Amino acid sequence: MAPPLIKICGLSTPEAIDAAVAAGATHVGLVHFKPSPRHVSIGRAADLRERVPAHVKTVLLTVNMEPAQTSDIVQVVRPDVLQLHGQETPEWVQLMREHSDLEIWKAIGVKDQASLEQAQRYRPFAHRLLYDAPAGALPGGNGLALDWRLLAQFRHEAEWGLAGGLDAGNVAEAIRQTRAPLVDASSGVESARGVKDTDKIAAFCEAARAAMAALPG
Ligand SMILES: O=C(O)c1ccccc1N[C@@H]1O[C@H](COP(=O)(O)O)[C@@H](O)[C@H]1O
Repeated sequence: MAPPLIKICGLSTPEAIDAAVAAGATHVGLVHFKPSPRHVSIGRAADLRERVPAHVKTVLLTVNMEPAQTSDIVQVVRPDVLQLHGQETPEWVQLMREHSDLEIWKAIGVKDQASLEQAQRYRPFAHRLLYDAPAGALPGGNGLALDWRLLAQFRHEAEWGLAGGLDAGNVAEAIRQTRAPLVDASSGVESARGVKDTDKIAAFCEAARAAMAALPG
């Protein structure tokens, strides 16, 4: 079975990066979106990225950013993965794919079966579909879970991951129900909005690894 993939997102301090790396996260996420309490400037994102060891992938999250501007930021931050977390169209994702070597993830707000099916339009262009709850006050990072039963019933033909309201207390059940190959947490590993908690990060990673290891077959 493939090794479990665990992303801790919305990291904005060196201490939080170190905590995620020490806990065994495979991916760390930096949010560049001004309305977010986890927003980091381009300069700060570049500094934080420098701190990430080579065996951990850096994910840069943007929302509805123009392709040209995105390319400029990518050149400075040099992430491994670009996570598009807005209403970017399949054509937009295709453009990014054609003009960069980056791994591209498209976040999808899953409301019902139809939204899951619609999301498959991104399959030829995105390397991974990241299923999240539908947008709330922010496009993501609201600590809201989607209906996991939708993913459990779905026949996945793309690489994918599960985000939305995950924490150390519910990630095992989320993995048991959905068999998600990648789990992603932000709000659920915070002590206050935008403030990451070292113990919660460690507990989340531990619970996710144990649940993935316990999956049958
Ligand atoms: O974290 C944010 O502030 C954010 C802002 C805009 C788009 C996405 C954002 N976060 C991402 O949303 C998912 C789910 O987060 P949560 O665990 O429910 O808080 C995750 O990928 C976050 O990084």
